[in-house]
Amino acid sequence: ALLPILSYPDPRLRTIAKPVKEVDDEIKTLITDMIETMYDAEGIGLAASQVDQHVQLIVMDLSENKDSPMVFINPKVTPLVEEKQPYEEGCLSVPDVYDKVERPNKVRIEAIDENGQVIDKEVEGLLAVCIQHEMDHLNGVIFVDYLSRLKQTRARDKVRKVLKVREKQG
Ligand SMILES: O=C(O)C[C@@H](Cc1ccccc1)C(=O)SCC(=O)c1ccccc1
Ligand SMILES: [Zn+2]
Repeated sequence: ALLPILSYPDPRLRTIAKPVKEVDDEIKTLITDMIETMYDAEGIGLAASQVDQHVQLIVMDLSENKDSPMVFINPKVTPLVEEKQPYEEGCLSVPDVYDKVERPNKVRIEAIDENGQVIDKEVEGLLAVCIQHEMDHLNGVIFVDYLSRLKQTRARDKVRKVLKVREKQG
């Protein structure tokens, strides 16, 4: 089922996500719904916080054909390089706002997948940028927090406008 995505500056986006204790049917349904919601919203990632479910769960799909979703449960991300690189980020909770954020572009991801299998890999580039962006969501951080006050104000105004247009479209 499609899930409503919270929009900035909704305070619920600031909630700290709790670890997943058991990958039960409820979590498996949430994973399916988040993947569907991510594709519908044309994103490459989605954190459970964004659909108001405050558990440590991230889905991502960077593939061309949108047919290879990745699931990260209770993820831990460790930078592998000191140097930070700027990357143009967007966010499904801050529609139509794109801006550069500096992050390490090589990280180690430790997590479990939907089958309880251990994931432990080193990634770089957009995958590294996206997983850090999603991890921020689980910690109540939104990419606009890294931008200037002025850009944060503009982002709030932009989101308000986009939501009005969407309401009219029904
Ligand atoms: O809000 C989210 O977490 C999804 C977000 C993930 C993300 C994209 C790009 C950089 C960092 C994190 C999106 O999918 S935004 C929309 C999008 O598909 C996109 C935006 C900019 C660059 C590449 C993709
Ligand atoms: Zn986001």
